[in-house]
Formats: sequence, C-alpha cells, structure tokens
Amino acid sequence: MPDNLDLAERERMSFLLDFSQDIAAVRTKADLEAAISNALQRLLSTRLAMIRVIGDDGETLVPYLWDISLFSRVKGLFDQLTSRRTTVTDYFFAQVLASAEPIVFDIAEEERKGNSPEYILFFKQLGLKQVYASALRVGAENLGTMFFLSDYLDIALLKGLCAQISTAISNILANEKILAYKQLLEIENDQLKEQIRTIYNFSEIVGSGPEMQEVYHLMSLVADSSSTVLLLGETGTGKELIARAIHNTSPRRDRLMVKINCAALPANLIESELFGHEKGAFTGAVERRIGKFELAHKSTLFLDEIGEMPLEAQVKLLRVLQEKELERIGGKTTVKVDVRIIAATNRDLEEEVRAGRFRSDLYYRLNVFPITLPPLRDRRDDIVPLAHFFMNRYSKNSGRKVTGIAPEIIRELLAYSWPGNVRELEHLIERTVLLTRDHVIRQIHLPKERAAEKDSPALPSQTLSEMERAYIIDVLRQFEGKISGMDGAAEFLDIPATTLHSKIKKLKISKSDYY
Ligand SMILES: Nc1ncnc2c1ncn2[C@@H]1O[C@H](COP(=O)(O)OP(=O)(O)OP(=O)(O)O)[C@@H](O)[C@H]1O
Repeated sequence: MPDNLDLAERERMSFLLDFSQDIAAVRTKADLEAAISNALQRLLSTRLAMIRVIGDDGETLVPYLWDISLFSRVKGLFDQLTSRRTTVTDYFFAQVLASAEPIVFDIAEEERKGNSPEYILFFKQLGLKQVYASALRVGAENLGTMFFLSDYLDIALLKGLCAQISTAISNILANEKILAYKQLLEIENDQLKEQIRTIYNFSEIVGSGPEMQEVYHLMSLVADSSSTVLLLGETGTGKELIARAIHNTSPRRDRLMVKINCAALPANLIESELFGHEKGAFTGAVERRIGKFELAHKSTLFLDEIGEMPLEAQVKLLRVLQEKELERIGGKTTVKVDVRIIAATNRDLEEEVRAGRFRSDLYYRLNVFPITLPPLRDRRDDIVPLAHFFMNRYSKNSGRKVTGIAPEIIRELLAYSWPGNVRELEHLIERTVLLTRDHVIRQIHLPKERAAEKDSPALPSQTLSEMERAYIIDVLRQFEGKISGMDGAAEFLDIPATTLHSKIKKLKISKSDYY
C-alpha cells in the first residue's frame, strides 16, 4: 500500500482488500451472507438490512438476503412490507436504481416530502435518522438494490463494498441458472432416453418372415458384445431402426447412441464433427468443440452412410478404431475413447473398395459382423403387417379412426415394387391416413411404375397362392376372424363360407396369422 495515503484511505483499502478475498471464495448465497456479516463486523454500527434482486419480469424486486434480527421489534410492519409486491418504480427503490452513486436518505427530510409513508413509518419505528442504499449493478445493468442501516458510513467504502457484492450476486445467480438448466437437461435427457428405448426396441420392428427372423437372430448374437456391426441394405430398409435396437439391447443402453450422417457434412467439416477441435484450430474454430467420438464414450456411435465418407476422414477413422484414442484437430494431447461402432451404408462397399473410393483396410475393420437388411420387395409378407402398423400409428397420432385397408388397396400395395422400401410405405400410409375421410382406406396414390419396371423380376417374386394367402389374412384380420354371416369375411370376399374354410386350410392360415 503506498505510504502517502491518509489513514482513512488506508483503512478503507485494507477493508476492501480483505473483503475482496472473502468474496472471491463465495459460491453460494450462504457463503455470501457469511462474507458480508464478517466484513460488516469491522464497521461496528453498520448492518445489511436487505438485498432485493430484480425478478424475471424485469420489474419486481424480490427479497434476496436480509438480517431478520434487525427487524424483531417491528416484525408486523416488516412482514407487511416484504409480503407485498415491490417494484423498480416504488419511490425509494426507483431513486436507488436511478443513481450512479450510493444514496443516503435523510428520513426527516423524506417525511417532509411525503413519499412512501409506510417505509418512512418503518424507518422511524426502527429509530433511524438515515438509511444508506445502493444499486446492485454489474456494468450498466441493474440487478437489484441493497439497503444498509448505519449511524455513519463512508460513501467511498460503501461504493467499493457494493461493487464487490454485485459481482458476487451476479455470479451466484448465473450459477443457479446454470444449475437449473443442467437439472432440466438431465430430466429431458432421461425422458428422451426412455422415449428412444421404448420407440426403438425389438417390439417396434415389424416383420415376421424368414428374412427378418435371420436379422433378429444376428442382432441377438451381437447385441451383448462391443463388436463393430456393419448394416447393409437399400435406403429405407430400417438400418437406423436396427442400429438403435442393437444399442438399446446392449450393455451400453444407459447412454444415448450418438449418430453422425457422413453424407450430410462437407468433407472439411466431417473430421471436426467426428474428432472435435481445439479453439483456434482453423478459421472459424472460435470455441473448443467436443467431437461425436468423445460424446459416444462408453456408448455407441452410429456412422450412417459410411460409404460417403471422404478418403482423408477414412484414414483418421481407421486410426481411432485401431488405437482407441483420438486427437482433437489442433490438439496436442490424445483422448482415450471406448466406443462401439455401428456403421451403415446403402452402397456396395466391396465395389467402392474396387473403385478406390473406400479404403480396403477400413472396410475390413468395419465388416466384422455384417447384417444385411432385405429390400421390401423381397419380403412381401411384411408389406401388409407394416401397412397396418403404420395405419395404426398415424391414425392414433392424428386422432383419426382409420381401422382398415380395403382389399383392392392391399392388392395394389402387394404389387408395387417399393424402391424406397419401408420408409416409402410409411410415408405413403401417413399421407393416406390424413387424406382418408372414411374408417377404411379405399384410395391410395402409388407412383406409376413404368412397364419395364413392372415386368422387372422383382415384382412377381410372390406366387399367386402367396398373394392369395396374404390377402385372405388381411381380410380375416379386418373381420377379426369372423368367417360366415352378414358381416363375415366370406361375405366380403363374395365366396361361400365353406370355400373360405377350405382355402384357409389349403393355404395353412392359422389364427396367429391374423390375430
Ligand atoms: N421393420 C420395420 N418395422 C417398423 N418400422 C420400420 C421397419 N423398417 C423401417 N422402418 C421405419 O422406416 C423408416 C426408415 O427406416 P430407417 O431410417 O431405419 O432406414 P435406413 O435404412 O436407415 O434408411 P437410409 O439408408 O435412407 O438412412 C423409419 O421411420 C423406420 O422406423
């Protein structure tokens, strides 16, 4: 401390210096209360009366911290004043908030002016001649007000004291907000995880034919392990659905599966998205960013459209898969990661390797446990159950009561080649449910297929009896197994009940097919 300062100045500086040390350690409101009361003990006759902070509405001054022991004698009036709404425009508070400096209110003079008689009465009952007050302020922003009771208070000292309290309260408020957000995010996160778990589990996967049975079998073999899985199949065949189901039945299911779509990102961003970057690693890297790999630590990383990944990124991915550690772009240290990889592509990766667009070493790393999802046209038995599944889902979602699909529409669905696979069927049914005015879907707008496509070998993969079987099952499902009578399936099919019975027998349709 410089020698040429007078005694008062020295004392003031030493007081503020000590206070600033105490205040620097403050994390909570209780810490702040202790620091203030500690400091004020040195000022003998000075006590903190009340701190109020401006609420979320920007107007109300909410009591934040006060010394109840000061008001025991005037408790009735104190309770009355603190229980009613006080705003930034109320007389004493408006003066404090408008002033750059602390204010000393002379109670006798204020009484003469006739403003805010309840507060004047309150101050008088407390036996005060003066009240000291200052705005709680950070920069130019008002956060609230502070009132002190004192026989004498040095204004310069009060100013320093208030500046430090302001910073501490602003930090505490910001911390409380962050904590509240954190709790909110944690709750949301748990709810989302739960939602994803219930949406994407095996029971939401429709398809009971031999092709999907094989898929389920492979899934159950691999789910428990940390092995890399490669999902192959045309667009819309359900690769992401299967990836989520594998994750949700694996030991990693308590953490969220992290997804990255390798086709959706420009080549220069994909690395930073995957591995993260340090602040200033390249132009535009204004903040440090955690990559998806790190986010997926102890969880699963779903690399969608892996066939589209640029070659440079492939090299880096391979390194991480081999070493199980990564380096953020612009970083100097390595980060260990424990990530299970599920990759998916609709490309023929072997062909991509031959064409030099995909690294063979990466291909072998990924191709540990391949699962191929068959296109919908190769599992026509699943078309009708899927159509019903989506009909139920979207009629429930939209509050409509669409409960059936007319037989001629079933015929159209079975005859179509579904180049967009399950996704195309899902979107079509969603649209149709919204357009349907009836309880039964009687109209559908399938894209026109060119004659050549119609004749393509994909279409007639079902025999006539297979189609007949699927058709009868659907009708039985709609009539809840009722065969004869006025509202029975036979009547609807326009055949005698006995004929329907013999067809059911011949086509080996059992109750479990339509219930
Ligand atoms: N077997 C199924 N049962 C129920 N819904 C399914 C099934 N297969 C796919 N779906 C639904 O079809 C839609 C498309 O599936 P998904 O996104 O998993 O396909 P994808 O193969 O990953 O497609 P892309 O290759 O275009 O990314 C999703 O809404 C999914 O829930």
